[in-house]
Amino acid sequence: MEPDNLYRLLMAPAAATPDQPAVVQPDEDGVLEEISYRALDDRIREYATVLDGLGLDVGDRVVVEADTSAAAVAMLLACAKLGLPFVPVSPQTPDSRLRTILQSVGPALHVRADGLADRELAEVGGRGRFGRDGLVVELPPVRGPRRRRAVLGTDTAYIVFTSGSTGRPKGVVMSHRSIVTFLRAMRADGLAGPGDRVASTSPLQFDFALFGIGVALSSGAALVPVRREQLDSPRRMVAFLREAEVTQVHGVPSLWRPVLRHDPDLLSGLTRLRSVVFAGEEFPLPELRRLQETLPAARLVNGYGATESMAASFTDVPNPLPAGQDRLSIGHAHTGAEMTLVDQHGAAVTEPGQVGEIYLRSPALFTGYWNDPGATAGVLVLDPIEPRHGQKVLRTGDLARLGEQGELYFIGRADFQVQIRGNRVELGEIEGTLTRLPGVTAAAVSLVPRLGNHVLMAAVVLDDPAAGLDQAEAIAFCAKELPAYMVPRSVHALSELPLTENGKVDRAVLNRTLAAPR
Ligand SMILES: Nc1ncnc2c1ncn2[C@@H]1O[C@H](COS(=O)(=O)NC(=O)C[C@H](N)c2ccccc2)[C@@H](O)[C@H]1O
Repeated sequence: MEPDNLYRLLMAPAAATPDQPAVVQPDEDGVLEEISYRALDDRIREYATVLDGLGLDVGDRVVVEADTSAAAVAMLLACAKLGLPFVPVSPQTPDSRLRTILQSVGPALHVRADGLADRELAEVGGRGRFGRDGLVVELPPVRGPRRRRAVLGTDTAYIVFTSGSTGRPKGVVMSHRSIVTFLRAMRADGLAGPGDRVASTSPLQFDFALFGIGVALSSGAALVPVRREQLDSPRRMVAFLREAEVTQVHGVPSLWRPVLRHDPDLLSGLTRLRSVVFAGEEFPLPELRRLQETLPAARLVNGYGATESMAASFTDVPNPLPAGQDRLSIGHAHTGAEMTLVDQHGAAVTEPGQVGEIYLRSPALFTGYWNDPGATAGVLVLDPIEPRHGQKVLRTGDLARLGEQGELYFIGRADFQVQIRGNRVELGEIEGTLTRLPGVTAAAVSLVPRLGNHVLMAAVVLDDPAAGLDQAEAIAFCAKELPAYMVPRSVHALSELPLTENGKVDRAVLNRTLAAPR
């Protein structure tokens, strides 16, 4: 019985169905090509041979700078095959952040996909480029002693850096055993299967992209990487998804905003689209309803979870979404894991309607934060309900409400809980109210420092930008729906919400935008 290894799991279909497409992507002339499992495995072995010749040791890191593509997937899996943890970063990563990651993780090698513009970086370790014609090592890594030969299931498969709410990037260390266990659970839950064509739209340094690669290839499906430039025009995005005959699309909620606002009817052309998996933050309900209306036959799946366990639950959105429902269920944990709610006294929440912090028990948890045992201790904790076993569980920092059947309803980040005049305020609840205002398609609320105090300020995105927003009416609407201390001081219409590189609402930029004198 061979140890768990991400390469072996994802290339298993190469033995069974070698001629099936593993990756579908445009070639140099923009013509869609299908790279078979066999061809992908050949590419992996070709890269692995070059890597193996460098005398690296199990556990030596390789920073892989690329967008998702067949070559990038081959590079990640070549590293996995040799027990070299890959650190995926996207080409859009600013030099300063890449420098921080390089200094923190001290890679033996930094490889970049062919065609990327040069960067002004003082090199840390070796350097190389990879693409269709192989892996070229431009600067060999310094050879260290090879102390370990076996690649074990507990060894690190990858390290993903998340900005984290504190801003300092933390490296989430994921072992082969954890990611393989997680992907086997996805296969058991039937998220994708052979014949599926899974479109992945997130940048490679966001584990949502690794999720798409893992789910597609471990299921014998085809991965369809969607490049950024295809995403900013609704027409181009839909045309690409249609031409590639995509059956499942993975993306953050903001992926759908442009096409839902400007050209929703285009979506009816996606006749092969069977499912949409969204993750990363709450999907504003007016937009989710419109997505449901335009894709009536598609299964919409709410993927919830953190990089520290890759994900925790996948819950079908009820179709149609009941009119009165104002929070989305994040259901129950995926096969083999369990989410429990714990109140501030450390006791289990068992009463439906009560709120607690989500703790995740799972065999697929991360090993810890790279070189940061302190931060790790705050998140991988003894099970508060029964600490005597010594089992570590993931303290998610997310609050949820318990439903009648034990399903959970996401409320928000515990650190997004703000205290206003002694009252606990859920920014998400105010956002949910604002999205119920006719004409509003999305909303984000910030607590902005103002003259030595803090005031609630809101930004909304309108269905029709030309319609303009009646601020007094918006505030009056909130005053009708919310307790006084939760009513925003001001509501501003923005043409769009500022987004992070991973496509989530960028709260830091939003704060600055709202705090700027009008
Ligand atoms: N469906 C949600 N509703 C509402 N808040 C959410 C949701 N999914 C995350 N989040 C939030 O985002 C946090 C995790 O952020 S993260 O570490 O960058 N990871 C992700 O966003 C994606 C996650 N690793 C993933 C990857 C692949 C499939 C599913 C989920 C969670 O703790 C939640 O606060």
